[in-house]
Amino acid sequence: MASTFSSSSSTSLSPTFSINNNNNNYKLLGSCPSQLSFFRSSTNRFPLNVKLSVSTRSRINASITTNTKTIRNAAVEPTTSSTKPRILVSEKLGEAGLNLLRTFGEVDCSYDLSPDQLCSKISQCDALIVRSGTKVTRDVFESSKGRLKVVGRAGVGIDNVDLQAATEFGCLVVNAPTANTIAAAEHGIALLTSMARNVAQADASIKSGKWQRNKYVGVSLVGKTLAVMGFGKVGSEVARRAKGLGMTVIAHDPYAPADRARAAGVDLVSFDQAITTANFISLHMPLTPTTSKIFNDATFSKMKPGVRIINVARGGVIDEDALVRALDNGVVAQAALDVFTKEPPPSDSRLVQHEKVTVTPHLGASTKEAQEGVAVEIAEAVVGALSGELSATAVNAPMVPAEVLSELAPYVLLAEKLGRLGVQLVAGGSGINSVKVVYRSARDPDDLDTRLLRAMITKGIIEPISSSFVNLVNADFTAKQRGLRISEERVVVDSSPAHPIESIQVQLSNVNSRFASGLSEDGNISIEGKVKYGIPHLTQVGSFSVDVSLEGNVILCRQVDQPGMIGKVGNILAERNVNVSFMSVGRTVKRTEAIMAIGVDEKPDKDALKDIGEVPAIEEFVFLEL
Ligand SMILES: NC(=O)c1ccc[n+]([C@@H]2O[C@H](COP(=O)([O-])OP(=O)(O)OC[C@H]3O[C@@H](n4cnc5c(N)ncnc54)[C@H](O)[C@@H]3O)[C@@H](O)[C@H]2O)c1
Ligand SMILES: O=C(O)[C@H](O)COP(=O)(O)O
Repeated sequence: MASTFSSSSSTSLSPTFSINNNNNNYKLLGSCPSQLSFFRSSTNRFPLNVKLSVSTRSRINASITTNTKTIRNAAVEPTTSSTKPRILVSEKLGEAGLNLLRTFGEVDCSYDLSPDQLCSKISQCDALIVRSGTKVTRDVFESSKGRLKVVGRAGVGIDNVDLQAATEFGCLVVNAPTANTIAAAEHGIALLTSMARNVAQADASIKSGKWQRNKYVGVSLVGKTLAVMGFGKVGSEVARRAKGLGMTVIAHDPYAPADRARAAGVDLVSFDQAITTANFISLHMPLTPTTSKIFNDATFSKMKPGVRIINVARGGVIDEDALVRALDNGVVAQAALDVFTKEPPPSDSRLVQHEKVTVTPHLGASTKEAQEGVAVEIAEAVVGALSGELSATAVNAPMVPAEVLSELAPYVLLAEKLGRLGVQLVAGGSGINSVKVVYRSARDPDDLDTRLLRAMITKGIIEPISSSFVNLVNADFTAKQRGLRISEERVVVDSSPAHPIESIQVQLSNVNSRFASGLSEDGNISIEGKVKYGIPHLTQVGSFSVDVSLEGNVILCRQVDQPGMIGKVGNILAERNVNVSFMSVGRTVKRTEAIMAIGVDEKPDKDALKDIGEVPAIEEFVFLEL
């Protein structure tokens, strides 16, 4: 009997199985063995190259070459076709970055696209590179029709990219988080000092023919307290420079380590402490739902009268109308702003026109040095991602360190295969909603990053029964969306910690099985596997121990434990020219019943499967495609 699967319209996964052999559907859904290539070194017990991959529907997974520097990651299908990938650059990017992109793909620099123009171009593009001026909305991902694999943000803030939509569409988002840090910090200091000395206002005044020395008397910085709100990359650089100006620096950042601040001579304080004690407040936090309009009427009213505010982070962290009121009533003496809620701001904006306000048009990252740096940083990230490599600056996928990825490579294969096997054991009509994964390992639980494995188990379970493709970017989302809860348990075992994992067990709860022997004593479908000599093996089915390499396809039979069974099934397969790659028999009690696990290179035809089912001592059997 062969299996076909169909996806369920309910929120949980409901595989259905047909009993005929005409399962083109199943093949279409991506279980073909050619998805997997696995090369074994003759001199090494572990694989030198693992290439997991690439059906038409499921974009990558992992491609790892442990004896070279290439470490690829489970996020983006490497571009394999002879046509070069197409990269749309929608905002001005430094020449060095463009040159790097041109060596890899076809680069289309189309600036100032309207949202409609962007949506119509995007279905022709594999990657999109933006700065802060392009809104990468859900419409963009929808319009890409699955072709867009990477969005590269040439800069830090990704608030102009709909990350949720990117994740749902399995599109990796990478940014360039470091190259403009110093430029932004320098601009913050430029705004701080020029605001304190009215440089911009005095410049405008003198150019209009006036000489107003008394009007533009400033304030000194030395000895004043600066509150840095957000002690990240930019904030800490601003703090360092402000200390050099003789200021006392405090900072508020709920997530920054206190010892890092202390080492910089900065006290981390609460939000209220920061805003009530500071003479100057400099904003360096990201725009998030929590920080949106965090500076509002209520918070301005708590500030020290005469406070001065600098914002080179994001306009949206300030309620701009409230700031105008605070400037008008004198609580805020001055503001210097590089960023605005809406960019560019309306020309009649009261805030921009306010005489106590100094403004620049989002220039924080705009130095020649920063723009060249950002361009190269994002070009490298995008090219790497399009090549399927690990993304060190992935924003919507876990960053798995290269050494962890390399070590987990064979377990990644095992994880997907166990997921794929497990779901094929589920009887039609059962909704899968609860999966438990048990990792046995000699490693300390904190020393085992299983996100990649969990993603691959999810992929193995979901892909055969749905039209979704699952990768590291969208695995958790896809599981949640389908009502599939995956819990993980680590069991510390007494073996060599040199191997990250002893075994992986996948349990599917509250489902019926089409192979009763796949159920463990507690009624869950339970399968377990190990990596042996670099190759994934199935080692446990229900309560039966087996040992079959997970290459090709597998037939599982439960039969009366009596002589001649291997021969009978072997003959049926041999008559149809089906090559047996591996065979293992496991039993619980001698001469009662046993499980036979047979690895086969080819898929047996309908008649062969029927003949196996008719062998009198065979009580049940199932053919599983890997
Ligand atoms: N004007 C520009 O051209 C320009 C240039 C670079 C960066 N930026 C912006 O500056 C900001 C900081 O960039 P970065 O590179 O330092 O980022 P970062 O991630 O290194 O630092 C941000 C810090 O803010 C902290 N934070 C998060 N929520 C907070 C909260 N509620 N209160 C206080 N702190 C909070 C984080 O813990 C983190 O330490 C971002 O918004 C970025 O987009 C603007
Ligand atoms: O978040 C950033 O990196 C800065 O705001 C820079 O934005 P830009 O690339 O549009 O100058």
